[in-house]
Amino acid sequence: MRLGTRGSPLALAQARMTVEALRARFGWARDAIETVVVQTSGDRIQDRALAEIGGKALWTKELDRALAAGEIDFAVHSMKDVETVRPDAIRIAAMLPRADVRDKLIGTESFAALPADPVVGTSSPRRAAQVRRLRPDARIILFRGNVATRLGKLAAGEAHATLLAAAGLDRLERSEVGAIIPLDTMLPAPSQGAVGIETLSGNAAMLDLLGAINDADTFDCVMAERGVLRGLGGTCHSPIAALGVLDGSAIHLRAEILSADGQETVAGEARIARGDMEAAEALGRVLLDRASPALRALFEA
Ligand SMILES: NCc1[nH]cc(CCC(=O)O)c1CC(=O)O
Repeated sequence: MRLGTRGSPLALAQARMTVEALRARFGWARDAIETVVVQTSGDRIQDRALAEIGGKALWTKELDRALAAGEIDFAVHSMKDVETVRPDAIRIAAMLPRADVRDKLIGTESFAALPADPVVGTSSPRRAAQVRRLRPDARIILFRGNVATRLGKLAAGEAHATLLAAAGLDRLERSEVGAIIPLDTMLPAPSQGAVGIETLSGNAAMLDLLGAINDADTFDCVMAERGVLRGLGGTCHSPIAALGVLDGSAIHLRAEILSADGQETVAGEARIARGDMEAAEALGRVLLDRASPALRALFEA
């Protein structure tokens, strides 16, 4: 069997986790799964923000093509990088148990400890807006590249601070880096901390195998967060945060949208039934209804 993945250290770590989950479940030998590295446009293009050059499809389209061509049997992704609307031919078949969903602040102990007019490196519109909400004097510069590249830019003095997902640092065994930002300070990106596995919708055998390692709690919460994105208009590149957490038999879903400068935030929450995509999308629409015309316009582009 062939597993397709991007070649970044984080992607490879997530591919290894997926192989180990399948091997543990089915007792397969080490060589039962071959890892095929596929370079994506997102890996190639490093000097521009993703939103400028076509968005998250840049992380998926080459792996989608490899699936369709039969070059790989399944593909592993950070769910955060998987666009909201996927082709009908491709199915999110499983998710691994979710890791820490929070962001970390790196280079300083806290936002308050930053100097006046701090320079903060990030390529995420969400993190940029959330930083500027806390520190309106911050200047945001573009930080792209893999985790090690970004830490290198920080070490080289290009910025006072940067932000990274705790999950990525943990998977790269760099857990000592940075300080956890509490959820009340910074709500994470939809799907942050979740690894997803996709295969062709028509591949019933593969869907069965992957279903056996699916973590249903993660799957339902992440799908709810993706529902919020759909309610907000699907393919937008605007600052959006969302987090679903199990609450008894239901999901407590929180979400917010922000203006680019962080000066306007519309936040909302709902308790929804697991699998109720309609309710998740409705939360996205409620946020839009409550936004100023200027903020709403960001989502209509
Ligand atoms: N956009 C890059 C990306 N995609 C997933 C992760 C981290 C792992 C995760 O959230 O599951 C990262 C790096 C980061 O945001 O720090």
